[in-house]
This record gives sequence, structure tokens and C-alpha cells, in this order.
Amino acid sequence: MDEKLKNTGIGNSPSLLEMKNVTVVRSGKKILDSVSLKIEQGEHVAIIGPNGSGKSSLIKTLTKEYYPLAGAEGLVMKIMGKETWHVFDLRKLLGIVSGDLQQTYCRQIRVFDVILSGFFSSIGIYYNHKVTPEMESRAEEILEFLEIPHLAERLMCELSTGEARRVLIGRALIHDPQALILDEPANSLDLKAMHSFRESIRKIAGSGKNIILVTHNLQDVIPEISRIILIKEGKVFMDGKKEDILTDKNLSELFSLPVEVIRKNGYYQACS
Ligand SMILES: Nc1ncnc2c1ncn2[C@@H]1O[C@H](COP(=O)(O)OP(=O)(O)OP(=O)(O)O)[C@@H](O)[C@H]1O
Repeated sequence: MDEKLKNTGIGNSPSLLEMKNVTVVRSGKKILDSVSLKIEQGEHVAIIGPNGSGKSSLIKTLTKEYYPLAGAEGLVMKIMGKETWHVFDLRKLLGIVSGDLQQTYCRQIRVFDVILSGFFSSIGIYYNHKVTPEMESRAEEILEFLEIPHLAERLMCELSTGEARRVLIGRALIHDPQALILDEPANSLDLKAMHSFRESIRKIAGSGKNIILVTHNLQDVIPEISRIILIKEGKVFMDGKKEDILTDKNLSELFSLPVEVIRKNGYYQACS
């Protein structure tokens, strides 16, 4: 892959993300409650929590869909050291793949156009989009990187869930983002599709981008992820090294039921 896909975290560079005392209220309910965390460039992190714990809200706050409560004491919300971002620039910095996005794309769009549409933050390619030869070669490069050039002319609505998920990763990579954010990425993938998906993510992790994985499923945690943030009831419940955090005791407390954590070949699984 070209040098553009080989970003590396640099010692003195600003943190990818810095949050202090971030509280988000929606419909009168605190969905994030004084969240403080810092993620450095190049770090691979999994944010794990039960349904409704606030994981997606955290990502929506990061992407400026939700705003922190103004005036909270000591409030900090910085991305790459900056407090103010134009949403379009933020989308270039953070590549996002979510189940919602996959539902949006379940239509008759050519895979190559799906990848290209990442340049315009649109759902497809329209008459007012000026696609340059450079954009096309970037899209081809990404298809190669993800080992899916054979899908280029297929329609999105005819792909398997696993194939479509990889195409959406391609779309998210088009701007060469600093971080790839994956919200429940392996939902509804069968064993083989999950394996191919993980291999793609591992390859991207190896290229130096931040992988921020949001999930309630321990099996999604690829070996490259070294830090785990547990979220419960809108708060950071625990934050630390993977080996220290993914224990029977911590997961039992997180999910409020007895959980046994099994580790095999660098992957984890929770049994209840
Ligand atoms: N726009 C909103 N208005 C009202 N409540 C909301 C809104 N967005 C999220 N919530 C509530 O905030 C809580 C956290 O939701 P969120 O989607 O962040 O959880 P989650 O951890 O991602 O859950 P899941 O694993 O089920 O996707 C839930 O109780 C949800 O109903």
C-alpha cells in the first residue's frame, strides 16, 4: 500500500481525542455523564458496554451529531488538539463504519461509486459530483488494499453482509483518515465473513491508523487492540490495558451477571 495508508502515531503530536467532563443530555436524560478520556494517535482501543450504555452516543458526540452540555465545569472536547471543527473536515479525519450506514446503502449503487462517494460524504455519486482520475485511482487502490477489486462493478444491494461491510470500510478509508471508527462492526456476520472482516481491520491497524472499535461483543476485539474502555450507564466504568480489564470480575460487573472470559489465540469471548 502507498505511504498515505501508513500514518504512524507520533510522540509529540496532539491526542486524537481528549474529553473531560463531557455530559450529553437528550430528551431530558443524561446519556453521557461526565465522561473523561484521552486517546492518543495510533492507539487501538475498544469501547465495550451493554446495550444502551452510551457507546453510540459517545461516537455521535465525537462526530458532532450530539453536543456536550455547555458550561459544565472543566469541559474539554478536543480532536487532534482542536476544539472547533468543520463537520466536513472531521469526516475526513474520522472514517466511520456502522450498521446504520450499511442499511442506508442497501440499494442499487455500484460498489466503485460507493467507495468514491466517501469523497463527497454522500450516499451515491450524482451529476454535480466531479470525479477526477486521481479519485478513481485512489478508489482502485483501496479496493486492492482490501482485496475486493472483484466487487467493483457489483451492486451494493446484491452483496452479502460481509462483502458490503468491507466496501463501507473502503468508503471510510477514501480520505486516508487518522482513525477508523467501527460501531458494532461484526453484527450479523457469519464465521467466515467475520474472519475476513477482522483480517481487513488488522491490516488497517498495522498501517498505523487508530482503530476505535465500539461493541458489546468481546469477539470483535482484534489482537492489535491493547486498551479497553468499559462504558456503563453513560459513564466510563473502567479504562486500562486489555489484559487487566477483560476479566471475569470486571465483565460480570459491567453486564450485571456472572460472566466467564475465555482467551484463545489472542481473541476473547464472554460466556454467561
Ligand atoms: N437522541 C436520543 N434521544 C433520547 N434518548 C437517546 C438518544 N440517543 C440515545 N438515547 C438513549 O441513550 C442511551 C444510550 O444509547 P446508545 O445508543 O448510546 O447506547 P449503546 O451503548 O450504543 O447501545 P446499543 O449497544 O444498544 O447500540 C439509551 O438509553 C438511548 O435510549
